[in-house]
Amino acid sequence: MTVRIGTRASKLALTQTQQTADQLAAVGGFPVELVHVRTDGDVLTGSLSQMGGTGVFVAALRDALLRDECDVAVHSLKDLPTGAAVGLSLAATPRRVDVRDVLCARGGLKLADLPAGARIGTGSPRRAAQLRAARADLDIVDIRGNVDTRLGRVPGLPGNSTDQVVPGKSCDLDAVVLAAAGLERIGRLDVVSEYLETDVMLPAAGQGSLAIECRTADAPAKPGPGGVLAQALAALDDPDTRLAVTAERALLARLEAGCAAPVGAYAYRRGSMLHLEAVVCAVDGTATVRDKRATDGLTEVGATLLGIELAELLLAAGAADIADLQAS
Ligand SMILES: NCc1[nH]cc(CCC(=O)O)c1CC(=O)O
Repeated sequence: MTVRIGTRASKLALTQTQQTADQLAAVGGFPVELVHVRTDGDVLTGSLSQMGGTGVFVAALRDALLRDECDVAVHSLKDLPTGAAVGLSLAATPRRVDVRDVLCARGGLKLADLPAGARIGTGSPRRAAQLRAARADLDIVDIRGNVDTRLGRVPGLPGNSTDQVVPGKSCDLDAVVLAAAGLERIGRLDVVSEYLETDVMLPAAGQGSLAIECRTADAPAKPGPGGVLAQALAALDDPDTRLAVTAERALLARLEAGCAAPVGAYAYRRGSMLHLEAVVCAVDGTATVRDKRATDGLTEVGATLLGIELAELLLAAGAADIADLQAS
């Protein structure tokens, strides 16, 4: 049996899928092959909201699973909608990598060193809001495109030819903000000028982790060994990562937050406690509701309850009044 692993064609998707395929083959002892799946998000160039949100990246891979064109799909967990997918299971959340966002600025500048009015590119309302809250004078420019396209707009980054900012030209930004995880996976951490700590910039729920999905029939069964694929998937799962992302996603679901809602969330286990921090911001950066909670219930139910509890605290503090949570 050859296990077919569906992937998008972007460099990030190919890299993370190939790494996962290698790990599955190593632990499972079966051959694997990559199956290329085109998604609307790769084909169209309009704004993500016009296409129905980042869920478009996920939907085509899920269709391919359900149509039996592949057996396993690897997603960036932060792109996965919180609603359940009928017939599919979240089979594994491998150990999470760096959750932080990073600044990639010309001349190695840090956030505090950027000149007044500096042009910072991001397509994420969450990043825009937290940048404005930290530095009200910045000019936040809405951008999209793959990681290389974004990096290409900042002059003087390693790999870019010019070192001047020229508005209206392709090198028109002082900096972009990206996830450390994506840069780490494609081997481009050389462009980072500053790691933004979570007290300044809370990441998106699920940032830095992968979601490995399969048809429910192939998923690791709760008791019992399951088939060879199920066993290999179970071996790739990291329980602490699963707890953390369960809490983060329960918070999002309770907020009924769309994928473009300005919400940051980060959970992590320390000893016997699971901690969760979250923020909801007005996109203009003028108002922020932020809080944290912890639980000693280190189970999926405990993590879910933690997410719900913190979401309700944020709502009681006015989260729905300062931000359009349904933005998708
Ligand atoms: N929004 C697109 C996206 N989806 C996943 C990652 C990589 C980071 C991750 O896996 O969490 C990125 C790029 C980015 O946000 O910089």
